[in-house]
Amino acid sequence: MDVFNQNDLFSTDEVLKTTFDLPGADVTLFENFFSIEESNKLYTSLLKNTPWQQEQITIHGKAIDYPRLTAWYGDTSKSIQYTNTKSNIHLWNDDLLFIKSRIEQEVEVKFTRCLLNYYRDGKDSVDWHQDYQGAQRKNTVIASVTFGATRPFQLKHTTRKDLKRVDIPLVHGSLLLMQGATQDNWKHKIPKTKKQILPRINLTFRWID
Ligand SMILES: O=C(O)CCC(=O)C(=O)O
Ligand SMILES: [Fe+2]
Repeated sequence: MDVFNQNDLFSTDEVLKTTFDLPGADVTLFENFFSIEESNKLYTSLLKNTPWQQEQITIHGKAIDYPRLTAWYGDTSKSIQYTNTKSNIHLWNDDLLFIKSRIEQEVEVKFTRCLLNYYRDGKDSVDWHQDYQGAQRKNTVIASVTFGATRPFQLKHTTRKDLKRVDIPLVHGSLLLMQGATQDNWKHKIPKTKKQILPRINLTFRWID
């Protein structure tokens, strides 16, 4: 079944690489990084086979659901405290190893973890944040892969108000690489939308010791 079809007259199977000229950031987008057939297959398989978890945050003593479902994968099965909830790290499965090895042909990093986010509809989102903690933010690689609905990935500089926000539509089968000091200098988010949209899965491959 064609879950997401690019019916565009000019659609192509070629990888389209765009580098963004942002001060203090190193951001590159690869559209069609995965072919439409690969992307449809991976979307369906990840949606069905991932043990999606509802994590919570406590605000004023009240537990509140995060507006998305998540799952952690990696090369170790120890548990981590990422939010309030203790998350188990699941061991890499075949889909994730396939995606990871394709990315590792593009960028010389051996990723150790992956966070999967499942945005069920337009009400699901992730608010402004930076990835990684402390000193590690100054030089990192995040490889972000999207399957499903296109959502805008927004970036804003942490201190410079003179710089415009950037809006990058992350399409089905795309790879976004954020390297160097991007996480230190820029925040990112996926805003909510009132539009009727299909689900979206995002995978962020990370290097954590
Ligand atoms: O869904 C996305 O594109 C971004 C997810 C994200 O920023 C994160 O999980 O840290
Ligand atoms: Fe993030």
